[in-house]
Amino acid sequence: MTSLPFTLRWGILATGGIATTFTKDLLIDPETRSAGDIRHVIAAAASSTSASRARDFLSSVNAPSSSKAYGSYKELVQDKDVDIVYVATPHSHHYQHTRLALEAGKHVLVEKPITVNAQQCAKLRQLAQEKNKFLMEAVWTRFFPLSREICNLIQNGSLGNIVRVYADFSFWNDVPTEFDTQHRMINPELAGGALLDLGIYSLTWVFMALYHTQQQQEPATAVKKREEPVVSSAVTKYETTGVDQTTTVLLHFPSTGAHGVASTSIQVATTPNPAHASPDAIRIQGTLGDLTVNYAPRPRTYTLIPAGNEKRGQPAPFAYQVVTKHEDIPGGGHGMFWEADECARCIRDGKLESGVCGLEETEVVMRVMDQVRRQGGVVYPEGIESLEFPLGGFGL
Ligand SMILES: NC(=O)C1=CN([C@@H]2O[C@H](COP(=O)(O)OP(=O)(O)OC[C@H]3O[C@@H](n4cnc5c(N)ncnc54)[C@H](OP(=O)(O)O)[C@@H]3O)[C@@H](O)[C@H]2O)C=CC1
Ligand SMILES: O=C1OC[C@@H](O)[C@H](O)[C@H]1O
Repeated sequence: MTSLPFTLRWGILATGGIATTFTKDLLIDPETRSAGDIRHVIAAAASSTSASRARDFLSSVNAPSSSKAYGSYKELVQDKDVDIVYVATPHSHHYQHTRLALEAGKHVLVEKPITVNAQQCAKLRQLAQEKNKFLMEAVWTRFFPLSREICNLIQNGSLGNIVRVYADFSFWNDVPTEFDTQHRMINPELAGGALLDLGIYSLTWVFMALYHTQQQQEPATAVKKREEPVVSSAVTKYETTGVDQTTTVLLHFPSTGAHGVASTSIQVATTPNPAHASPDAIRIQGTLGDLTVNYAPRPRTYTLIPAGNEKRGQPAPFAYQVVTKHEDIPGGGHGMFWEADECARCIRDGKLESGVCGLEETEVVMRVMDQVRRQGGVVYPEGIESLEFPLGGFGL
């Protein structure tokens, strides 16, 4: 007997760019990606501006007519037909809006970065536990099948010991003409800057290769804590607003000696000209070979080059062949549905955290970004760093 798919009912909090992309992905039939065990429903969307804006948003993504439109976030989180809230506001607002949803008894998927700083992340983690609700940061990259496969290759030793990882996600060439000072990318009031918006993807790759994949179990004994990196960094600020414009982070894992270099910029781009191929953005170097990945947030292709030095140990399973693998995104989607499927499965199975994107690791990444901001002197207004709740000015 086949069981019915588990249905997860979503409330979309905010109606901007990524809310649109994510909601469109939710509406793609999960069968197109062989995920027949779960189903997503758009129960409602809310705009802090007006109910008509929420209604326009729902029409623009072709949501069913049964989806409700609200003119405030408070109404959304009170809706009994909503199981999980997707928080898609600017960085500065994640703590307040996630708390709003958790306090109302909803599960939450919140856009990256989960919060402005690590102490806010820790507080949300504690609250989710207390409320017995699922909480995850929407680092969609981690759920791409290619990312899962790469983590498996690392974990099963195919690359040998990982010695070094380079990862870049840099985006824009001409900030002053593209963004006015109010834009969320460069506005300190919205916790703008390259690091929190783009650098988090570079850090994600360093973490997937050097932290997530660390052996967590001591043989036959208790769980071993994973080793946090020692962090040093260089930051160049964007003159007009004081957020970080170009940031490079060096992560050193003392027990293995492995290094990660995570870079980001809104002044130069990883792919400066789409008309010309750029080198792969990620390079994971192991004692048995190198694996490169084309693009940080949305990995589509990896290339595995076995080390040529046979003295280094047994050849990896790929038997000294260069392997290139490309995977298209099914169903005409953007690739955000895989993280949504993870939410559905975790909630169905009564899990409060994902094993792929768990809150312990999320908090360590936040601690790294805190350190980088401290080292570079990137300061945000006090209110958005605060643990106080509720605070005025967040549409609450
Ligand atoms: N995973 C990914 O690939 C991506 C993730 N993101 C993340 O998503 C989040 C939102 O980014 P994005 O959608 O590009 O941003 P937008 O500016 O396009 O949308 C943000 C939305 O938040 C709401 N909002 C509430 N308060 C404010 C405020 N004070 N200022 C501005 N907006 C406000 C608005 O919706 P309303 O008026 O309806 O309330 C607005 O439309 C960020 O955390 C970002 O890092 C962004 C792009 C890609
Ligand atoms: O998450 C993101 O990835 C893609 C970028 O375009 C966007 O600015 C960023 O928020």
